[in-house]
Amino acid sequence: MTTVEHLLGKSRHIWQQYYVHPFVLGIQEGTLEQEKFRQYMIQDYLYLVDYTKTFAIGVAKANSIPTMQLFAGSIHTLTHTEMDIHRGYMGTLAITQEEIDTTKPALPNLSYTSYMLRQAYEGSVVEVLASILSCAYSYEVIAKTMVQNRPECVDDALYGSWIRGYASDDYAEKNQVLIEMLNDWTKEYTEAQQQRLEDIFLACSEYELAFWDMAWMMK
Ligand SMILES: Cc1ncc(CO)c(N)n1
Repeated sequence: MTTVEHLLGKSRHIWQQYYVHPFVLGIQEGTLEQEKFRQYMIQDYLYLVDYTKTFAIGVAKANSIPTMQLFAGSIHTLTHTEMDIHRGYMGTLAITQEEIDTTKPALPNLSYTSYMLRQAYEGSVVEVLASILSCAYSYEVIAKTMVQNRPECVDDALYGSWIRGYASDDYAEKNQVLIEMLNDWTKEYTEAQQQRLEDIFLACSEYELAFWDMAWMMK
């Protein structure tokens, strides 16, 4: 079993809750209140800024050029491609840069990014990958599950662009590189080292769930 298969097995009880979360189902069914999505987008934009910084610590801690390219490439994709989804919604939902700049991250958001950044600062490139993987990969699985459950969801005038972005082959390919890298780096890991990764991955998986809860509760 690979490290990532092991981590996914250990966190299955948390991930299963994503697919039936009212906010996620609201996107899938196209019934989510637009104002909730708008608030979520602003929070998620703030989230992505710190998430991107976590990759930047990966660049700083890399001990080879290919590793540096992996993290630097992710930064490029995040700021150019993934944030395009957000910039598109900023236009559609009339979110200004000023509104983003003056909005404070909600506590579950701040806690999540603070935890990731701490793992990255204190750990090695392995901890960086372990802390960003729940984020990167869960959105792929969630979006693909939406498409499986309700294929026409990709055509939704409001939520289709979000679903298509995260269910895309391009997004999946980028994730596959991260997964292979983490598996590769941890092949010889001892039980204690594996346990440490498991703690990080489970905490981030819980934080993802808390982020959906936050989005659902936001006024
Ligand atoms: C909170 C959160 N998790 C994961 C992703 C996917 O990058 C995102 N945009 N936001």
